[in-house]
Amino acid sequence: MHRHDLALIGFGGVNRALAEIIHSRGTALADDLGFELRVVAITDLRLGSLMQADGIDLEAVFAMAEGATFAGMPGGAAVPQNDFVIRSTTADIVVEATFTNPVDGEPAVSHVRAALESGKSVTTTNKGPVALAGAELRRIAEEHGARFEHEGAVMSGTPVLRFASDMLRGTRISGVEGILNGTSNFVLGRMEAGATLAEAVAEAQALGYAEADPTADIEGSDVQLKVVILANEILGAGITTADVVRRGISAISPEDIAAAAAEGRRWKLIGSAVRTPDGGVAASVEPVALPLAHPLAGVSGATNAVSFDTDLLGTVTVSGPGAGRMETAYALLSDIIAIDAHQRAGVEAAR
Ligand SMILES: NC(=O)c1ccc[n+]([C@@H]2O[C@H](COP(=O)([O-])OP(=O)(O)OC[C@H]3O[C@@H](n4cnc5c(N)ncnc54)[C@H](O)[C@@H]3O)[C@@H](O)[C@H]2O)c1
Ligand SMILES: N[C@@H](CCO)C(=O)O
Repeated sequence: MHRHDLALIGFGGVNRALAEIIHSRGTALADDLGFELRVVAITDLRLGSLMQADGIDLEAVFAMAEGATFAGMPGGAAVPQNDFVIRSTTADIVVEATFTNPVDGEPAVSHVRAALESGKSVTTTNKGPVALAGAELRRIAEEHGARFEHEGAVMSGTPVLRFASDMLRGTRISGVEGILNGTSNFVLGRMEAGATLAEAVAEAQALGYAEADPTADIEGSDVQLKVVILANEILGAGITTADVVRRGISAISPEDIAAAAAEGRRWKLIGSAVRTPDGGVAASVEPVALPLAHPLAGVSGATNAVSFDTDLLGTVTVSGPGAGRMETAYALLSDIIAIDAHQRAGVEAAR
C-alpha cells in the first residue's frame, strides 16, 4: 500500500486533531482510504520543530508536558524552523494550520509558497493564504506539479467548496449567501439565552471555535475572508477584502436581541456575494434580523449554512459544522484524499 508523509506546520487544535485521527484510526483508516498516513515533521511557535523521516512517535508528542519543547528529542529543536522544515522535510504533503492573519496572510502565505515551490502539495485550513494569495498559490502549484487544497477554509469540514465546484458543475451560480462563522453564530445564540458577549466568546474559545484573536470572528473579518474565497472561487469575481462591506456583531446589544425576538426575528451574521447586472459582484458581511421562518434563522450554535442561487436548480443549501477542532481536521483529511486521488489519476493517465 502506498503512503503519504505529512509535515504539520502549526500544532494547535486542528493539526493536533488530525494527528489524533491518524494515530487512533491507524490501519483501519489506511484500509478505508487505500493509503497510509505518517507524520514526519511538526513545527509550532510554542513547541519548536521536530523532523523524523521514519515517522514521529505521536504518542510521545501527545504526552509532552505543558511548556515542553521538541528540544532533546531526536531531530528536535526548541525554535520553529518553519522554512527549513518545509523545504527540507521528506514529507510529500505540507499541512498548514497556523494562525489566520486577515491583513496579509503571513507567515502562512510564505509557508504555502515554500512548500509548493519545493514540489510538495499543500492542504490548509488557514483562510489567509486562500483569500489573500489564492490565485498566485494556485499558479505556483501548477508550475511545480503540486496541489493546493483548502476545503476547510470555508465551513470547516463541511464540503462546501468542492460541493460547488464539483457537484454544481453545469449550472450557473448567481449568488452565495450564508452563515459562515461558527463563533459569532454560537455567541448570538448564547446571548439570546442570557449570556454576555464576553462570556459567550470565552465559551467559544474553550470549544475550539474561535480564532486566536476572536475579534476576527466578532467583527466580521473572518467572514470577510470566506466571502472573498466564495466570490472568487465560485463566482470567478476576482475581488479582495477591500471590496467586501463589513460589519460585525459587537454592536448588537441584549436589547437589540430582545427587540428582534419580540418581532419574531433573530439576529444572524450574514455573508453574501451576488452577481450584479453590470457583471460585477456585490459582497458584504453584516448582521441581519431574520424572520424566524427564514431557512437560516434556525441554524444554531457552531453550525453554518450556505445557499447557492443557481439557474437550473433554484436555491441549494449546504449546512453542517462551521468550526471545531475535529470537524476542521476532517477538512484536512478530505484534502489529503483529494491530493491522493489527483496523483493516482495522473499515474493512470501516464500509463
Ligand atoms: N478551529 C476551527 O474551528 C477552525 C476552523 C476552520 C479553520 N480554522 C483555521 O485553521 C487554523 C488553525 O486553527 P486552530 O484552531 O488549530 O488554531 P490554534 O490557535 O489552536 O493553533 C494554531 C497553532 O499554530 C501555531 N502557530 C502560529 N503561528 C505560527 C508560526 N508562525 N509558526 C509555527 N507555528 C505557529 C500556534 O502556536 C498554535 O499552536 C487557523 O488558521 C484557523 O483560522 C480553524
Ligand atoms: N473561527 C472560525 C473557524 C472556522 O473558520 C469560526 O468560528 O467559524
